[in-house]
Amino acid sequence: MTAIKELLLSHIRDVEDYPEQGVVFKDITPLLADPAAFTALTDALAEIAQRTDATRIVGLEARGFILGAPVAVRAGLGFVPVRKAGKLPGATLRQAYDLEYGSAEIEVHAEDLTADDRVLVVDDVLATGGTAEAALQLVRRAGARVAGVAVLMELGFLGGRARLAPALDGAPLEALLQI
Ligand SMILES: O=P(O)(O)OC[C@H]1O[C@H](OP(=O)(O)OP(=O)(O)O)[C@H](O)[C@@H]1O
Ligand SMILES: Nc1ncnc2[nH]cnc12
Repeated sequence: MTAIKELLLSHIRDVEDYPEQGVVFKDITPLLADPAAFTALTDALAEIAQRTDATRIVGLEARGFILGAPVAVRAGLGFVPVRKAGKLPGATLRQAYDLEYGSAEIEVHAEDLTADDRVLVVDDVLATGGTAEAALQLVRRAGARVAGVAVLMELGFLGGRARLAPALDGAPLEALLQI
């Protein structure tokens, strides 16, 4: 394992049976609290944004905001928030999706993404892939192109990569850590 992967992995805490029995929650708050690890993560995700020729970073509420916003600044790109339904004041596109624990709806301001945009979706965890899939559907419904999806970690045993493949349509899914 590379030094950066070891640095990132060593700052992720496993919390068993949260938020419900049987789920091992991957807590990134120790990583966020460590400047060297958070900077290394931001740099690694910004490098993916540059390599995929992204023109915008879409961050997924809430943890995707924490990671995506500094990535956008570091890469010199605009940041677009995809929020849980009911939080954005303007005209939105809305998409329903299922989670490892529950279901939800997300929204984006329709005017924030255009046909000129190539979007990199940034989040902390790819689990079942439902959230990222819904985000890619929003990006495409807004008329923008997909540069890819970049996550800190992929929980491989939940099959998110396969679920996401049709929505990616050949665009890359980049996970810094495979769990
Ligand atoms: O691949 P999936 O099965 O869709 O799961 C991954 C999503 O779940 C978590 O977000 P959550 O909805 O728990 O929201 P939070 O960031 O507000 O904690 C995580 O941050 C991802 O967005
Ligand atoms: N096991 C998990 N840990 C952290 N975030 C998640 N989102 C979905 N599943 C998760």
